[in-house]
Amino acid sequence: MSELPTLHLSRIAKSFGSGPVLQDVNLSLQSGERRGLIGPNGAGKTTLINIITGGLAPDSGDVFFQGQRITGLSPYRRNRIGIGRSFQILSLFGEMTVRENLRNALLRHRGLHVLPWRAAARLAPIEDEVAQAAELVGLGDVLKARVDTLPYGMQRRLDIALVLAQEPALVVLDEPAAGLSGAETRDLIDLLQTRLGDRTLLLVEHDMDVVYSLSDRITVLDYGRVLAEGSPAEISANSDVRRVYLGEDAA
Ligand SMILES: Nc1ncnc2c1ncn2[C@@H]1O[C@H](COP(=O)(O)OP(=O)(O)OP(=O)(O)O)[C@@H](O)[C@H]1O
Repeated sequence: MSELPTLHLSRIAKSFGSGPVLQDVNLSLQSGERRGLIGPNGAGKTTLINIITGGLAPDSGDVFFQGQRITGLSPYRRNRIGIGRSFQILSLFGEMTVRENLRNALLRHRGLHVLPWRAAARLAPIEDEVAQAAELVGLGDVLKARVDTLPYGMQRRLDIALVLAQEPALVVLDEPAAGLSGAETRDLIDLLQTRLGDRTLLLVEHDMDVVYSLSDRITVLDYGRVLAEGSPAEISANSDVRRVYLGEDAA
């Protein structure tokens, strides 16, 4: 493990017109750590990951990645330095094939998408990488399939392949199990357990099986503040968490 945290958030605050959404949020992820981020609807989870990945600026506080202050960097720059993100809503090109989606992501990652005629000369090595990236998530047999003809679970796996193809040090996943069946969710857990390697993970997810299966530690947000942080066992035994997150009955 490197000494510097992969991700460090210092005193993040954010308000919208409706009032404060995040207040004094501190968070540190060590290299290789897999962290679950949970909390009730509206707790501020998506806002926080938008601040981490650069889609939103905090009102105050700072974001550090591998020791570098990145608070003002664009989402594109953050992606280039090693922060990969999937979205709640899939951001795939449905009318394109699996191969085209992967090729496009790899070319974009290398900054080649703006000059396709030059990129074309470099396609041969990219094709091998496209095939490997598809194999990695079990989509090697459907490279030629149009994405919108595939079952949703496969589309989700492709979405994760696009993130992994960018070789990020930090993977941020926003509700990757949303909309998946039970079997697809188990496949997703297997996929992430085997394919994340030593990458650092920040996982926002409502499905607690997914959170408990994948997280070394869990942070609980409530009304924009960190309510608790600990191992899965500590979090499931924490009475405050059970009260606010799982409902009064659970406590
Ligand atoms: N662009 C925005 N403008 C105004 N209010 C917003 C905006 N984005 C989020 N909010 C509000 O901020 C609060 C936190 O939203 P956020 O989406 O971060 O919560 P969440 O924990 O991710 O919720 P969920 O689990 O439902 O996805 C909510 O009350 C939401 O309505």
